[in-house]
Amino acid sequence: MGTISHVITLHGLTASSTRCSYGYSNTNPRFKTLIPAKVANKVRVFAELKRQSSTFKSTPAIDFSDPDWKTKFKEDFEARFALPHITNVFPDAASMPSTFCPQMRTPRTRDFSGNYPTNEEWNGYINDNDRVLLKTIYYSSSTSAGAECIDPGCDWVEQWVHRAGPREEIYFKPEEVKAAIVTCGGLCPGLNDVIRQIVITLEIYGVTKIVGIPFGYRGFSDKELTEVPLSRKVVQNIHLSGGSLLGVSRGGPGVSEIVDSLEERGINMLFVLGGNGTHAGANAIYNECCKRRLKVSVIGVPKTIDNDILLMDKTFGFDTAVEEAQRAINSAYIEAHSAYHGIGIVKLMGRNSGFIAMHASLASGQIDICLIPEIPFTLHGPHGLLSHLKYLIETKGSAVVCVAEGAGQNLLHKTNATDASGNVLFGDIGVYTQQETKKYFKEIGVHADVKYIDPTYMIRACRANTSDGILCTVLGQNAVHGAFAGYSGITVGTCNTHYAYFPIPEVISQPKLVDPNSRMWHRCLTSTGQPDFI
Ligand SMILES: Nc1ncnc2c1ncn2[C@@H]1O[C@H](COP(=O)(O)OP(=O)(O)OP(=O)(O)O)[C@@H](O)[C@H]1O
Ligand SMILES: O=P(O)(O)OC[C@H]1O[C@](O)(CO)[C@@H](O)[C@@H]1O
Ligand SMILES: [Mg+2]
Repeated sequence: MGTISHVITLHGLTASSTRCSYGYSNTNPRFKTLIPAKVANKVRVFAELKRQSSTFKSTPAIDFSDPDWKTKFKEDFEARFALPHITNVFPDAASMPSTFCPQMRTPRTRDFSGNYPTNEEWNGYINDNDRVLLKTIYYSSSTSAGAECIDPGCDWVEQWVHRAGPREEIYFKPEEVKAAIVTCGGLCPGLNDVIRQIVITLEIYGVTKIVGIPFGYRGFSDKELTEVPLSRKVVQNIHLSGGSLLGVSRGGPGVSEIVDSLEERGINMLFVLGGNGTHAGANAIYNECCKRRLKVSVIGVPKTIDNDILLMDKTFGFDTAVEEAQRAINSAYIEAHSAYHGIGIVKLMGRNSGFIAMHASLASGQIDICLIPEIPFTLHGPHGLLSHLKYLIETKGSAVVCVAEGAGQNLLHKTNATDASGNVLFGDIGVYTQQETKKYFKEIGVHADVKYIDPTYMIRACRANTSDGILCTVLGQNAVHGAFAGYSGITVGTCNTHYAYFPIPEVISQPKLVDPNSRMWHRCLTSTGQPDFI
């Protein structure tokens, strides 16, 4: 028995330590880490999930024997997180004083001659050199909970990202802007709030040509679908209902066709609301615009109730989803507790990441078993889920299970079917768990009353709650500020409660996953009291 020596994290992959009987984590052969066998298995699965989902190049190996490794790491980081700007393609692009004035509610006219503060005083703008610290904890040891160490000694290495917000100089004349908004992927609470805020902020800059592209990227190619003119008047109350004013879709035209359409329509600002697929598309659109030397700003706003976008505190819609899930969990709890030997099963969203299931379980305090994609489990056998359910029925008289849609996919028949965007279609783990539970209790001759609730689309289609409403407002505003500042191929998110811009590839290189060794997952386990089902 001993304690753990090293934790290696590159791009957030963490293997941390506990005491027990040890196995080896092989996530990084250079730093073999002693960790308990069960945990090692989870870490391996976690690492494999990350590896499989990685579509972009990760940081090259660091030579820690080089005395300058830290400087090199910082330089590499700075280069990776540098924001693409239209002056990269158009070095002579001229800037002008912003028409957005942080002290006024209307566009500042070019001949503004009031008592506007000078640069030396407060002026409410964000300086291009302002930064937000990406990692805020100083870990004194790699054995600290959640330690995200770059080197074996767990040295402090600052990692700064760019602060979002209005710049004093802008690169587009508002009267020459035609802005378009498109919402892609699945629905998510808050889409209308973001659309609304983008439109309002564009108008405050003085933009009059604003359109919505209907039904996601498909709206660029489908001749039956026409642009939706947008104005403050049109969007004033759209946040009061869920869904997207513009509609959403999966699949659709290729990048070249989308950029052809941008050219034909004269669009030079494109706001893209969607998840990792949509952002991959946005990045491809940005690259194609660079290739064709089009002065177009492409700005993403991450939309995913799954909360699976890297580097951000959370994405809009997530809070609402967790809150809305409480109603389903509470119903399952009431049903289970009111029935003789009642078992309630609730399936929540989460294709790759179990954040909704974990947070909803924690928040409710009513869940006995939480199953997420990141943690493998077995149904049958002495350590399986079913035998624990039997134990719960015998000891508590009832049980409630919360299962994320992507959990336990290894237990289901694979079809290789995909949706229109190429996402693998999952088997229904909720229905499977329900069926297996019924079968099991029948086989062992114990009465069980199993109730299954799938609130997926009820959760996704609802209106954003208050905290998401505020988040959407700030994200929408910052998206517009980023476009006027001349950035392109970027997205906006919260980082340690501050708002930041990120180059798109950095946030979609892989889905953000629940770390099986995190304090949060451990909190969830202490709340449910569930054992490891392996
Ligand atoms: N790698 C890619 N390159 C270009 N376009 C893509 C890529 N992946 C997906 N897209 C396009 O992005 C759009 C949305 O993708 P997808 O259906 O995967 O949803 P998403 O943005 O990931 O959101 P959700 O979180 O709801 O799944 C689709 O129109 C799809 O064609
Ligand atoms: O049924 P649809 O619209 O394809 O969307 C389902 C997917 O959307 C998500 O909620 C992400 O938006 C996933 O968790 C889920 O797999
Ligand atoms: Mg996706």
